[in-house]
Amino acid sequence: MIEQNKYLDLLYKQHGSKENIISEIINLKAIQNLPKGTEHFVSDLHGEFNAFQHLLRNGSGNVKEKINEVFNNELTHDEKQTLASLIYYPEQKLKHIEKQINTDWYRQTIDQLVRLIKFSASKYTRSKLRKSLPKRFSYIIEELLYQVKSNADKEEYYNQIISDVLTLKQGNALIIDLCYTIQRLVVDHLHVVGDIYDRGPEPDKIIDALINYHSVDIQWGNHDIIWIGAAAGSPLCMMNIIRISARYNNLDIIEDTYGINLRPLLTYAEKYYLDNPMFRPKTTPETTSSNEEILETTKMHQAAAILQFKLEEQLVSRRQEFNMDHRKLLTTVDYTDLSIHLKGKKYALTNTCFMTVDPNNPAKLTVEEEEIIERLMQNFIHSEKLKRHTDFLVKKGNMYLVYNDNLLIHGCVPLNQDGSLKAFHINGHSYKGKYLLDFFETSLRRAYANPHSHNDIDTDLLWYLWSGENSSLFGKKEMTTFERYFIEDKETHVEEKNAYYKLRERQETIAFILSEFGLHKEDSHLINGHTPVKEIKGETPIKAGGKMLVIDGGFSKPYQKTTGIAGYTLLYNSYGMQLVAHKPFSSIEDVILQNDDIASIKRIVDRPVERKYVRDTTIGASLQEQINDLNKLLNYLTY
Ligand SMILES: O=P(O)(O)OC[C@H]1O[C@](O)(COP(=O)(O)O)[C@@H](O)[C@@H]1O
Ligand SMILES: [Mn+2]
Repeated sequence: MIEQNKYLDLLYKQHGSKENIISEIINLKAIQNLPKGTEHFVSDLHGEFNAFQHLLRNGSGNVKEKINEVFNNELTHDEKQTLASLIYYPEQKLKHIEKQINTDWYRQTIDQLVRLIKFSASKYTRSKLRKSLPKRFSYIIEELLYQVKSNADKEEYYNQIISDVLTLKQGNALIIDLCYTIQRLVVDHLHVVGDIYDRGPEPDKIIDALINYHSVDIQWGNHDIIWIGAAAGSPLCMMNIIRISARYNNLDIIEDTYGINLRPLLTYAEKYYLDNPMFRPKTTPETTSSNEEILETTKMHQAAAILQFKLEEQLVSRRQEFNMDHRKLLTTVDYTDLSIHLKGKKYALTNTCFMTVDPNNPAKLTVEEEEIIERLMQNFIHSEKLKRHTDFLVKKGNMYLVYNDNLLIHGCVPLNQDGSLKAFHINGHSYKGKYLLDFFETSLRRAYANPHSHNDIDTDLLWYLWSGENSSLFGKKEMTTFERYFIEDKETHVEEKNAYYKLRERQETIAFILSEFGLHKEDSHLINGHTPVKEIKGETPIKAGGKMLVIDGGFSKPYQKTTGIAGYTLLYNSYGMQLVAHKPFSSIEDVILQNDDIASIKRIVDRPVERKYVRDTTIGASLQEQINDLNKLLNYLTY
């Protein structure tokens, strides 16, 4: 009772008077009755910043939709398209049309943008809208927003405001702010369902954009984990990201973006390795380099791969509970004829680069290698920018999220063939389902808080999350990196998926998993990223009668050949869910010059019988708690 009173006293102090409490209750209740805000789901961005920033700007087609609704028959298709590209890239578009614009254009465009803001903001309270407005013109924009056209005096007053803005040569600045306000209003909250990092060239810019985004959460992907792992002091996670960055010709991210000196690794690699076709980096027109640089990367790629394999053997040996002895492939190699026995079959090894491997003790690092790893590790831990980015990932991220009756997980919930939850036995405990994911998350947070400890169980589990059989992020039996480099026979490259991936087609499996996470409602969904949906082969992202949605359509350019599209995103507004399939993004220039957009195709996932309001959402539940507390406070003050 005393505790309770203390809390109410504090709450009273916060509000200051009975009148304030009453008006706060009224305000919160009003918010509860607004339509639910629009959620935007994206996943598997894989460093493709350009395509991603375009989606943020066009709200996965939502800006266009608002334009169509407001200017239905009033504007032609081309005019709508031009207005859309102005909203997406206002600075560049204004520059492009500089010579064609005059006072009338400014008046008309400002009017159109204000109408769009009004329309897009109809779901928000005035106070929320005010907070969304850019500082420099907030007063002017508010005046424009609340104008009443019928009132002649007022109309003159507003015309005067616009005239003043134009006389002061602030037309462009105002238009730019109005455009960003529209971008900001069409999406209320963003979910990133994992894999921001690896393969593509600019993951750091994606993180910076997310840091500046108004409302976002992240569900970690397996690729994000190895970056978090590197910052958390795992040499093995670090070697994996160096190897993958070399493989995709992106070592610049490590060196230039994060300021980590790779010179010692290069000097070492130059000493032992030659050209090797299997280790030449994959290049795209954007990531191509000189022949000399390609050769350097090829050598570092081999060095990183071999160091990774050695470190893996050491980890697997010290973590018997991971049950991964079969992954000690350097030890399995027959060095007399360069072959390997796997699953009862003998395979010849090609493109090998075992120069620093001692056949009698293959996992042993040379003194030189130990020094290099130690130096690199210190550089990773002390990269200020990397820490800023991984801090953000750890702060905003989780293993999974339950939000507005949906469950968001990057990879899977490991299952047995019969559909039951697959258990991971460790430290005398057995974890499965929700508890397994909670266990992984707790351990990740502990490892991240202790970057100077390099081979404790929490740090080793970070690598397990990347490639362990029971990892909810990996979702496969084993990662066949070694086989893909050194064995030609493709049957050894197959990475068998967890039973989850077949079973998730079935409605009862999804209902079972949702209930494991406390979701029992009719309109709950499970949302995954991680596995590219191969539209080309007729695969569909909507499964289990619409309960299961897979939104990895492959933003990753190197994967677009296999998917046939450039990614899915999901929109969830008060009227239901829509899945959006995107075509590849060409360039910002094309949007500005030709008003070209990522053409997208929308599919309705479902439409609930009743429109959803804030009171039906996760935020609504916490607002209700606040209302209840304030009501308690009123009672307490009265008696
Ligand atoms: O072809 P790459 O880029 O070397 O990567 C292949 C590896 O990436 C993985 O698919 C994991 O990455 P994703 O999460 O993007 O699928 C592994 O299963 C596989 O071994
Ligand atoms: Mn993934």
